[in-house]
Amino acid sequence: DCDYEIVVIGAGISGIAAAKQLKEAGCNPTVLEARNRIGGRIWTSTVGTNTIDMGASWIHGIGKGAEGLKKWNNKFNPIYQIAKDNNIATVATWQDEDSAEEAFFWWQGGKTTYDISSFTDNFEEYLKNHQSSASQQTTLEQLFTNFPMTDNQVNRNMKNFSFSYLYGSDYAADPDQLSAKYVGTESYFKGAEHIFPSGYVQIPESISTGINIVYQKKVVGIDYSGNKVSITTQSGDTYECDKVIVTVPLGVLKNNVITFTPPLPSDKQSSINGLGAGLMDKLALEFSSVFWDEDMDWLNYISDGDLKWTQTLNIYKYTQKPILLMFNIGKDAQSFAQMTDQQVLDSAMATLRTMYPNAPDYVNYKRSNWGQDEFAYQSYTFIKAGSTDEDPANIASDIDKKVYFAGEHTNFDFIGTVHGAYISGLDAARAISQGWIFKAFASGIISCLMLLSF
Ligand SMILES: Cc1cc2nc3c(=O)[nH]c(=O)nc-3n(C[C@H](O)[C@H](O)[C@H](O)COP(=O)(O)OP(=O)(O)OC[C@H]3O[C@@H](n4cnc5c(N)ncnc54)[C@H](O)[C@@H]3O)c2cc1C
Repeated sequence: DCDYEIVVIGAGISGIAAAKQLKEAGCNPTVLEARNRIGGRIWTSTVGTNTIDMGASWIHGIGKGAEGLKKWNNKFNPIYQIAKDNNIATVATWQDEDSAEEAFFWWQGGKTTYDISSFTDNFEEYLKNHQSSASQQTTLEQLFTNFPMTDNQVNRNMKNFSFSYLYGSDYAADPDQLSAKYVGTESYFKGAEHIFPSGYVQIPESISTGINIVYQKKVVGIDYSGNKVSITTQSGDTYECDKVIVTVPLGVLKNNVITFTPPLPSDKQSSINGLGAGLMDKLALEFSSVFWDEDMDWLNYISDGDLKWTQTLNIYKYTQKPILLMFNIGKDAQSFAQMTDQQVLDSAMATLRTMYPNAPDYVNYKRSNWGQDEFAYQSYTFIKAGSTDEDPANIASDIDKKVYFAGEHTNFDFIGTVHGAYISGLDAARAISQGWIFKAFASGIISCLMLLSF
């Protein structure tokens, strides 16, 4: 049986996955969570009276098997498996990225007749042909320096748009930050993309039954200098344990919210510094009725010189509610993060009215601001130029079999996703339980040897 006291820091999907796995193995871990809710960057909220996910929305790939990873052959994305096991309804948005219905608008007003798909196809082809020449330091922007195109305003805007449209939302980052070498090299589950009409939070909720979660406990210190690990919270509590799993986001680690004693090993700290804490924010707008192309999945906007409001998702298509979900990434999200709600709304409405001149005023809105969220400071993690695919595993590695790490940032194969975070939590729990299975096995052998010696 498990004879360890274990604390898990964070009740996001990785922390809950770890705690559940440990509970099944006979432990009784305590989860300390800074917020007053479960789910972390899975945040199901409302716009008006409608459910809307302001953190993760999609199960990325509900099919069986993950690209390049044998252990997932013939297995579903684990998040989809949880949804199935618990009868949680999901809805397909598109069967694969190429099958999404899209409209393209531009800064001159209305829809564009420009041949977008040729441009973006060339872009993807160019990456395929040039990626192998990228060094660890090369940014995606640098790799595209010599992308062949006639130099005019339309093409420059198309190039900006393509960066955002093809890679920006996958990695929540701009091309001058992204590592050209690693873009598109992680694994992914096959199949259709699904969302949760009644909210993604049902996933962490459904697997948290019986787990001891203590809310509003912001951890500020972890002392692992002695035999026991001592954890302190902002409110002054101390928790002693044998092992701790730290699942706070990369952004929280980067901001040194938790003081480690002794400090984290320097190679782990440099992996934390090197990876990118990507930013992507959402603005949900509810209208009294639909005024946009109701059959489209995406309304894409090619802006004049910057990337603002590149993508807008038509929620109406999946829920029959007149809601648009507008996205911003990277530097744009960072500058919006500093603005008031009214400034953000004015900018969004001005863009929508460039697309649809007769767009009426919204009736309700909800805005995320993950960059200013002290329990995240980011949306999801990307491989930044200069860092490598080994940095996530380097962060995940345990310190002295006492301090373990999990979270989306610790899993290169599925970095930045809910399933990646979930799997990292299972991995951390297994690393601990393998320890005590080995201990039990070793003490069994010693008992046998002692018996034999009599
Ligand atoms: C806007 C947005 C859209 C996204 N879209 C998708 C998507 O469509 N599909 C997808 O697969 N993924 C998506 N993601 C990414 C996905 O949400 C994350 O990868 C995943 O939820 C991360 O889980 P986690 O357990 O690693 O971290 P978190 O969910 O952040 O959990 C960490 C927990 O630690 C807590 N915490 C932080 N600091 C402390 C502290 N000091 N003390 C105690 N507790 C603390 C936090 O409150 C949080 O609950 C999106 C994310 C965002 C923000």
